[in-house]
Parts: sequence; C-alpha cells; structure tokens
Amino acid sequence: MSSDVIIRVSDLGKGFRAYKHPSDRLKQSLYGLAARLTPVPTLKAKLSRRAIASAQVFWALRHVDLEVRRGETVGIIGRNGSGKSTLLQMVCGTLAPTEGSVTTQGRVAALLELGSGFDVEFTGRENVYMNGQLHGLSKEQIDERFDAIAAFADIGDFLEQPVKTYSSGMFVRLAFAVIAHVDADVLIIDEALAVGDAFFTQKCMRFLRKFMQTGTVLFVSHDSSAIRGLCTRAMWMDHGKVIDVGDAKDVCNRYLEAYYEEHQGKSRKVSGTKQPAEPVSASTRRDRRGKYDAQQDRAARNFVFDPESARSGSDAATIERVEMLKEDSSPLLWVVGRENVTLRITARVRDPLEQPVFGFTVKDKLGRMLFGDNTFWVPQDDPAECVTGDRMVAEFRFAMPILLPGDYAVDIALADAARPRDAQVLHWQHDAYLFKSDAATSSTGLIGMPMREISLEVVHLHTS
Ligand SMILES: Nc1ncnc2c1ncn2[C@@H]1O[C@H](COP(=O)(O)OP(=O)(O)OP(=O)(O)O)[C@@H](O)[C@H]1O
Repeated sequence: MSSDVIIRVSDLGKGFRAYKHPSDRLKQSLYGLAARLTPVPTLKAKLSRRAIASAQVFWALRHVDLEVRRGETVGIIGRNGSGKSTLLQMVCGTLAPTEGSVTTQGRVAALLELGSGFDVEFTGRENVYMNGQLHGLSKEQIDERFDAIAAFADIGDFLEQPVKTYSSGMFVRLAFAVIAHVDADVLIIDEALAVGDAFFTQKCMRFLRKFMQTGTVLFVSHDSSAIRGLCTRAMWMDHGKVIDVGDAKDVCNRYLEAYYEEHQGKSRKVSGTKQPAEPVSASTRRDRRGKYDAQQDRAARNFVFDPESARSGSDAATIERVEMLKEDSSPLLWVVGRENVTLRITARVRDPLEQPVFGFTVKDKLGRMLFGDNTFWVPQDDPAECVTGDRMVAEFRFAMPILLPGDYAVDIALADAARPRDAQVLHWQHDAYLFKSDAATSSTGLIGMPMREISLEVVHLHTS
C-alpha cells in the first residue's frame, strides 16, 4: 500500500444470514447439526445443501472500494440502513468482511457503537486504563494522561462508578475523552453518537479540527452540512453500494438533489456554487416561538454562560459574566434573527492592562467561526488603562444575523493593544457562552441575510 494511503477498502462485502420465517433458523441449525453428525457422505452433502437453503444471505454492503490518504477527512453519507456503520466497523476491525479486504496504517481509534470497547461491569477509571491499553498506551502513559482524560469527559464522580450506571451521554463523553488522548493516527467517528450537550459538542469539535490538521478521519453523518463543513471528500452509499465518491460539496449536492427528487418528485437544479438547502421539515421551518411561548425558564436553558469553559493564555482577567440582552437591557429570550441585541461581557482584571481590547466570535455547532468583532477602536482617544481588581464591561450592540436553527457558541478574547503584536492576546475563553437560534428561515449558507423584500416580475415580450 502506498505510504500515503492510510485506509484501503477493496471490493469489500458483508453478508448477514437472513431468515424468511423464524422456523428457518431452527431448520438451518438442525440440518447443519445432522450434516456434521452423519457419516454418510451423500447424506452429509444433501443435509448441508438444505441447511444453506434455509437461510438467505443479505448483503449489507457489497463491492465497496475506497482509498483514504493521510490527512484527509472523508465523510460517508447515506440514508438509514445504507451500510455506513457496517463499513466503519470493518475498517476498525470489529467486524470481519465476508468478501474483499480492508487495510489500515497506524493507530486507529473509533467512536462507533455505544459502549463498544467498554466493559460495563468495570468503573469508568478502569475502562480508561483497559481502553488506553487496547489502543497501545502503556500504564505509565495512561497515568500521565488520566487527569486530562477525566477533565475532557467531565463526568465527575461517575468516573468511579461501574459504566453500566452511565447515561448514553456519559458513555459518549468517556469514549470521546479516551480516543482524544490515545495519539491516534486515524479517527473513525459516527456522528450520530457524538451526542451530548452543546458545550461538549464544541469541545469535541475543537479537538477534531485540531486533529484534522495532521490526522486522518473517516466520519459518518446523515447531516450533509456537517460533511460539507468538515470533510475534504465524501462517499455516498445507498443499499450497501457506493453511489458517488468525490469532492465533499459536490457529493452532498448530488445526494441532496436525489433526496429532493425522491421527496418532491422532481430534482432541484444546483448551479454554480449555490448550495441547496438542507432537507428541513415543515416543523423546523416554522417559527418555533409559538410552541414555548411565555416559558420563563427559557433564557436560563438557551442562553448559558460557562465561567469554567476551556481557556488559553495568561488569565489576565476573569470573565465573570457574558449576557445577551434586549434593547431594554432585560435578558434575551429568543434568537430568531434581526433583533437588536447587546452582548455584554463583564470581567475582573487580574494583571494591569494598558489598553484592553475585548473580542468575541460566534461559532456554529461544527466550530466554524461565523462572525465577531472587537473593541479595538473604542479606547483610541482615551485608553481605558486598568489595574488589578478593576471591573471591565464591554458591550456590543448589533442586529442579530439570521442563524439557522441550532446551537451556537461564543468565544471571548481579551488583548492588550499596547503590547507587541505577538503578545497581544492575553486570554481566550472558548465556548464561554452558548445560545440557541430558533430562526424560521429557509436561507441557504451559514448565515441568512436580512432580506428586505423578494419580488418576481414577468414581462411578456411576445404577444400571440
Ligand atoms: N448484525 C446484523 N445482522 C443482520 N443485518 C444487519 C446486521 N447489521 C446490520 N444489518 C443490516 O445491514 C444494513 C446496513 O446497516 P448499517 O447499520 O450499516 O446501515 P447505516 O447506513 O449505518 O444505517 P444508520 O444510518 O441507520 O445507522 C441494514 O439493512 C441493517 O439492517
């Protein structure tokens, strides 16, 4: 295998036995047993044929070829039952192929079936050690990394409890924490399992994006926007066959065209770089405010500040609060787009600052930076010098862009503009604030535009 090809799948097939009637399973076992026991060769052959005829082979996957090169992130897309998980299981070696072959280079770590690789009778801690060793780490290496793994999983005392007591979210947290610390060369991830709260999703995305700079990723998702956002190439599977392989955006567009063709009876033409909208159900499209109207705890659930979120830098200040407010300074309850919003950041100074600058960035659930700004120009005439213990309040007032429904995270950064350029950013708090968008939008792309009016005029030039 060329040293650059990290995963090679050749003419791969997986057949499962399928029985038309439950009694066929019993027939197959009895014929099989009788065939093994009988000393008469002609009878043995006859019984064996009957055993085979009682079951049919269902091919979950057949004649699949794929090459993934070092550093590539390849997405596998396809509807339910198209064979994606079966393929991934064969790539990581937890399922044996019926036909063909899979070869991989380097250390492969996977987030596939829930709890796979874990022994539910053992505690989280014990499973970290067992799983780490399965991935080739020594006990000493796991000792060194254990605190980082525990911090990533962030499941508190549950780490000392048997894994059978875990919720599915805790399972995923621990499993992801392990694969993030085993120095894998290849990551295999089923996005359906990467469930968890939005803070955890952002943490995983931060890790994944860093990993993708050098590592190789095979990623399964039903969500074509996730494949387009993360992957360089994509493979579309249906009924166990490869329908298309190529540039992720092109493959996703063709997949969506087929989706529309099937669901709307006709194909929506995709031209140029314009991307078709995701298949959004009517219920998602509806403005969802009505459903929850007047729920008082809404702000608390959908606008969350995490003072303990991951940070980098010198901790020059403590971010005490991040809020999104309405024009009357009351807490924002809904984000639907176009509303006037104040993003207020309150921080306490730890190290003196000559010319503090706050910045923020809003990211989508895949960690893509959508928009942001900073206070660089504000103190130009009157530098807001501050000393230890001072409180700083930065406010950004803006009309909220139209964000597709879903979860968003805000990173906060603090810099000192008076310092040399390479030392300006002193504190970076990742995912300090989380909010949800409930926009009713049919926009395409990452952010909807504040469309003022749409019209269509037809001018008939030829009269009959
Ligand atoms: N152990 C099994 N025995 C029999 N059939 C199986 C087995 N595992 C998978 N299948 C069948 O193989 C086909 C492919 O399944 P697979 O789970 O790979 O699809 P998938 O694309 O990952 O689906 P999803 O998106 O729903 O996870 C399905 O029809 C499934 O029912």
